[in-house]
Amino acid sequence: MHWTPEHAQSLNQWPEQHLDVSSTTPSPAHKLELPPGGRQRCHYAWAHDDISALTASNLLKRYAEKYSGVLDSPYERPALGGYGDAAFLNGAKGDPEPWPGPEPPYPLASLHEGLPGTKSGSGGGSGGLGGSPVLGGNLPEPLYAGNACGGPSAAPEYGAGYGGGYLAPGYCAQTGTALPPPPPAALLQPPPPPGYGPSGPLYNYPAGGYAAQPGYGALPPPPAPPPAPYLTSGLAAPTPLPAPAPPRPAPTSYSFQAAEAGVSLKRKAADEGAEGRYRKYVYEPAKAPAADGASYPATDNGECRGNGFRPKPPGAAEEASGKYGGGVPLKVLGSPVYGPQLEPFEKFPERAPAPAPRGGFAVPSGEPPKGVDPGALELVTSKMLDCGPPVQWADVAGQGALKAALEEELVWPLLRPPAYPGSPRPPRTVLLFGPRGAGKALLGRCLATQLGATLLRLRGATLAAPGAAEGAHLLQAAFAAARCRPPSVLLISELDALLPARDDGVAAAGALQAPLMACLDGGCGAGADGVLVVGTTSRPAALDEATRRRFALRFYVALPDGPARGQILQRALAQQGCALNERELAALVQGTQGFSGGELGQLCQQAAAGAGLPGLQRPLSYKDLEAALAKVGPRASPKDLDSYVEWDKMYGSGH
Ligand SMILES: Nc1ncnc2c1ncn2[C@@H]1O[C@H](COP(=O)(O)OP(=O)(O)OP(=O)(O)O)[C@@H](O)[C@H]1O
Ligand SMILES: [Mg+2]
Repeated sequence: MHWTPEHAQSLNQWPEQHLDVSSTTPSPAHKLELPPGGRQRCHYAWAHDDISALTASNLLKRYAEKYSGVLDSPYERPALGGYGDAAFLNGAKGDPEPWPGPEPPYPLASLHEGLPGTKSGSGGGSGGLGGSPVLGGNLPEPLYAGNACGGPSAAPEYGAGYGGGYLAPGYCAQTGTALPPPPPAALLQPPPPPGYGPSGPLYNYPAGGYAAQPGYGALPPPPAPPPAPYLTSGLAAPTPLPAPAPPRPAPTSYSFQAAEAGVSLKRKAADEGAEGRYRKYVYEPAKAPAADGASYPATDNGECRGNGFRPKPPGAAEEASGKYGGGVPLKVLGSPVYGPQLEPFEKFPERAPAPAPRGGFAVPSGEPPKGVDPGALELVTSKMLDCGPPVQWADVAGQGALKAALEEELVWPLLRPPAYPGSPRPPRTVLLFGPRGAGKALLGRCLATQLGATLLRLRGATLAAPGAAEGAHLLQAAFAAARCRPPSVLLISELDALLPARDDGVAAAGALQAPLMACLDGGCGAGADGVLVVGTTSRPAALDEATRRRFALRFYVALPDGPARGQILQRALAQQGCALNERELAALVQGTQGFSGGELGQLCQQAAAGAGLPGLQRPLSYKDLEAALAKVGPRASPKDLDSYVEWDKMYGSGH
């Protein structure tokens, strides 16, 4: 605000022309000027008949301050209504809302009534109560003590921004005595923190400056101004601005900044992947033996799923091959956000505290579940427990949108406790459908990894093979075993094999549908907390409505696209010691359109077999793969693919 004596002059005259400030009686002109109902509409305190000189002077100060700001403003002048006129209302300081009714909510009692020492020339004016930097000491007439203790308080009228910030709320003006001088500036401001001098620069830098921080290079000098051909010869080219000051070095005490910079760099790198919106699911190239459940190394000494990889040892570096794929290990970056404290496995409430003994389920009660055949339970425990290596999101090539949908709609809700009692339960059943070898089981295993869950794998055909009664026992035992070891994922492949509607001539195992329904309905695992049932099928049309409805989520697992095929091929070929050049790989990707992930694996195996591997002391070549292409082809026809898309449109959850 820029105050000039001219402003003071004009503003000092203004109220006298419109309001008799020295009198408690409004001038007739003032009364006449007010339109009928104007008081009610405006509700200004100064429109009241009884107005004290103090109030008038305070109003003068306030208006002077406000309107001087308006006058001085270089910007477009706002409407006066936009200012906080409510601050002038009687007892309604700072209320930005207009009064709701025609009458003010507080009676407009005369300020004189509560002022025992009115007009006593106390001098309690601007310096003490108002402290206006604008008018302090400039008022021509003596100021009155605006507020006596106990009277109708006018003190609230003084906003903190009105220079009274240092006054205690209970401050009373001392009548008849000069107000104490304002406190020293040191009291008005909190003491500066150690190391920050009051008049020094904002930050204390060491005299010698900081050593160069890695990653904080000096900005390049600004480019020279372009030649100014548009200027006439008489005009001088504009003077270039001075070079910006060199960037401040990061204070060493904020050491996490470097880590955060690293994280953001890493995130950026991940975001620059090729998977569009879901770029964080970058495919991780080969890091482990074949991820197929059937080809787990027999010498896998790791703990079983749900035990081995859930509790990461403290201090262990985060896997660089996590779902964000590759990059610097998170532990190295020291990111507080992605630290191990956010390990999702800790959030699963149903998790048993003690790890299960390897190779078997730990039944919390120490007893086998009632009503379950102990033999079947033993069989399930020994045969169906999957102890393969964990599968991260990055291990699944492509399928970015599907992976994101699974994570958002399944993994996160399961890992997070319900927000409030009675909130809807997260889904406990999911159906993955799509062509054979598209990666449905792989995704099921990945879900188990993400949930830190024990994985039980059942095959519909295996369940149905020994007969209905035996199959029902196995099914119930599998659900019971899953319940006993929460969190657990029950992966039932070839779900359609359990259902009666078979159109391929195979004898229907319809008798297993009823036990399956019972288990899915909650009598077994689906209703129990800590159990997720993942059903997969390549024949979704075989599912009747009752079965379909029991899967809360239904996702289409499509064939891998070109980039995903390239990744799967590279990974599979790397395991065979084969490295194609870029052109050969592109040609192979082109030639394998319509192949599923499983078929791509078969192609590589066929190439190796055709070349006489293993035993042959040469790596696989492109020619071997070309030869294998003549023998291995895609199984899913375009018609099949169309039917998946149609079924997905009708019954799928979409992603
Ligand atoms: N997107 C993928 N990324 C990496 N590997 C894949 C992918 N899709 C399939 N595979 C590989 O293909 C093989 C078959 O996958 P999977 O068993 O998951 O297919 P499926 O859809 O369950 O087939 P089925 O319908 O016959 O049960 C596995 O070795 C798997 O690792
Ligand atoms: Mg499968």
